[in-house]
Amino acid sequence: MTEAYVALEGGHVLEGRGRASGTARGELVFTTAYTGYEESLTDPSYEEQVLTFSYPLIGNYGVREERFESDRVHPRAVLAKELTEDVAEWLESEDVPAVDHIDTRDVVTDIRDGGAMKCGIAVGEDVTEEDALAELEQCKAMSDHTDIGAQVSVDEPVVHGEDNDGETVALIDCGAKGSIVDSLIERDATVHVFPYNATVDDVAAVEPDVLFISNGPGDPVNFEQAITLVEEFVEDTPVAGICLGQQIVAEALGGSTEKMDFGHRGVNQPVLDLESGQVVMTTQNHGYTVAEPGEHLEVTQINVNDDTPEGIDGVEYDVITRQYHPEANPGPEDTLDFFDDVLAMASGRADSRAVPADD
Ligand SMILES: NC(=O)CC[C@H](N)C(=O)O
Repeated sequence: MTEAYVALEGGHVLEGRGRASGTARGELVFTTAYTGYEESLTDPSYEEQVLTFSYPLIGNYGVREERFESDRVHPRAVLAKELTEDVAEWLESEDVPAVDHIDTRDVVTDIRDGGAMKCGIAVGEDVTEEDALAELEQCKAMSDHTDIGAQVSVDEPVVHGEDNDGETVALIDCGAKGSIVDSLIERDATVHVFPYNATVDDVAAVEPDVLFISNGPGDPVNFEQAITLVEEFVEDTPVAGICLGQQIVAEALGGSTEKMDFGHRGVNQPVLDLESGQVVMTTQNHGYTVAEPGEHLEVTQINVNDDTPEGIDGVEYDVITRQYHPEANPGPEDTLDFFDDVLAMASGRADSRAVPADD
């Protein structure tokens, strides 16, 4: 008989139904997304986390590789109310433990009350509560994964869209979602994807029109080399960033970041553009936020629910960043024009102010 245990920080142990076996540990977070489980599970930003789906049925439209954001599943383990056979088999084949028949309402309430927390998971024929507790015991805080970039980044530079005629983008891969690269190539850009620890010389060699810092897992302060790149390039080269990228840009330019209690993860996070007064719906996955933008950056968009910075613009430099995921996989697609704005900034065709288009 397959046993399945989830040990939460503080020692409380939940029992569920084992759907994919193994042991794991990570930071327990939840997403409210009701669609896009293929995209979430392959999003490198979930590295070292255990993902709880608050939507009760996950897997009802199958598993299709064309929806994947990277070449593997990144959460260390998955919790849900009900996982379909398709998803359970996929997770088993990826060696990612999965537990369902969990009361995810309780788990989400615990995370909302206590913040993202450590957890340990044990699923298998002969596992016990103690195995889950032993995993919990070894679980590190997210900020203690100091070289997490190495787990998710390319090892060597890769070029996409080599024959395109548009702007040259240097994308620093801190755990980039594939659809960010796709969104740029579709707009005729040539994208040089660099490892998270690329040097100034590596990047300068391709003479980029824009330095673009990707999304990625963990604490932005641990991406020291990407922070250095922004500091070195910003005076002469436009800079863009998504999610972790926004946080790295803020750290580089005199701002600061902080950990949120339980973050924003879902596909219906409302964002207000302060200049136009327009609200857009966004896809999000983050647990840190920009606390202070600093004197070189200005907050241009905020989250309607909690006022946290969602869009940032350079005061004197060409900089635009987003905390949400404008590449919008799985959607909603209100924010795709961010990529047009970034490439216009890169080509000098526009000032850096990015306002969602009026419909
Ligand atoms: N999706 C991301 O880039 C996440 C950024 C960062 N790891 C956070 O949790 O806030």
